[in-house]
Amino acid sequence: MHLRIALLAGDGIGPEVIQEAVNVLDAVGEVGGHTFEYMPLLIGGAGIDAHGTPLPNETLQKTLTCDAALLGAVGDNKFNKLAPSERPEAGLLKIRAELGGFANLRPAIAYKALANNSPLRHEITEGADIMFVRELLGGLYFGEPRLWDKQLRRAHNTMVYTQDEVERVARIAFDIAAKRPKKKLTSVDKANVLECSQMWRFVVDQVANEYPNVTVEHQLVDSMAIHLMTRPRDFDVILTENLFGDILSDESGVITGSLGMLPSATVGGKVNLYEPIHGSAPDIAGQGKANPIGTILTAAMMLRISGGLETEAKGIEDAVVQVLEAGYRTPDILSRNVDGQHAVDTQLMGRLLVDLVKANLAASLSAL
Ligand SMILES: NC(=O)c1ccc[n+]([C@@H]2O[C@H](COP(=O)([O-])OP(=O)(O)OC[C@H]3O[C@@H](n4cnc5c(N)ncnc54)[C@H](O)[C@@H]3O)[C@@H](O)[C@H]2O)c1
Ligand SMILES: CC(C)[C@H](C(=O)O)[C@@H](O)C(=O)O
Ligand SMILES: [Mg+2]
Repeated sequence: MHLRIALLAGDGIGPEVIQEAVNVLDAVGEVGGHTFEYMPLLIGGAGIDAHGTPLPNETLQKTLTCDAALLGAVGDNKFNKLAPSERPEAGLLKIRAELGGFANLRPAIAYKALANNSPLRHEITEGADIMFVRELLGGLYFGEPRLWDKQLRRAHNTMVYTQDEVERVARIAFDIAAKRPKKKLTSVDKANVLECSQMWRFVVDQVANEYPNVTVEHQLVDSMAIHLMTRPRDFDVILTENLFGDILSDESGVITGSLGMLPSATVGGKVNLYEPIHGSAPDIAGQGKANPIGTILTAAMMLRISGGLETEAKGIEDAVVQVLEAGYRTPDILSRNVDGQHAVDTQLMGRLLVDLVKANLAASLSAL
């Protein structure tokens, strides 16, 4: 297998975690006989610094020629005074829109080895395994008009969805739910207040008729925020509009033990976009403290979805379980007063995973 990958490292911890994912991919290539061709491209603050724009044209054009895009993170406090349309984050929103992927898949798994890291009790999180399907190209993020009218001392953002936009993402969520053991879909909205949400619920119910084996429930987003923390094991696939999914998926970092553990894949467009869900973490950038696991699990999703490399993806996911069970911890997942833990930095976590991935793949290849 040969994959051409646009490498959008971005800002802050982005380059640090992307490097570790590349090292893991190279290990997969070496053992499995695959070639991964990387195209490093500027985005976010790095794009503004070099070319005055968060999405340089070259980045977009070259990414469109690739089989997949792997992104670290964008965002830099030094641009905080800029308007949203000029900030590093605008580059990410623009590339998402141009690549066209509308379904952002965000799995959140409670790893047994991290049970002590979650502020939630073990019996609450044990076995939690959720797949968020977040609509990524609609809602408040892209609706017009959007402006801050300083003279009128008024600002607008607009939540807009078409029925087709809801239907296509709902169908992806139902397809995923139909293949999972629990076969349950929870659709999240604010139908008690918003027309967009009333329509969302109506469309989800229509699509549900095509999936009689999937159990469907609707939850309002405000109470969903607490259900997620008090009974995460009751959920399977969670379907949300853009902003609700942004917020609830970060909240699920409490279930997994850290935001740094969470991967994502965006599908349905011209080129799939793979990115951990966390940001550029300016508070820890450049200090070797970033947890690269979310990005490494993101690379696994890329191998599975864009490369069809299931064994290789599983080899990476197993390696993550093994490294955690052996007690290795970046600072975000290090528990105080727990025996058998070894503090590691970003690079050492990456190297440990490279070795485990190589061993896992060699074993699965020799078993064939
Ligand atoms: N996909 C993206 O590029 C993306 C996503 C979210 C936020 N952002 C941007 O990132 C910047 C910072 O935003 P924020 O602070 O709200 O969110 P953040 O996700 O960057 O950080 C939140 C907290 O989680 C920690 N954290 C995040 N990722 C981690 C990792 N891999 N390992 C260890 N700890 C980690 C950070 O240190 C911080 O304390 C902003 O400019 C924001 O717009 C970008
Ligand atoms: C940086 C920002 C545009 C982005 C989003 O809100 O989608 C981020 O928070 C995410 O979760 O990927
Ligand atoms: Mg977010």
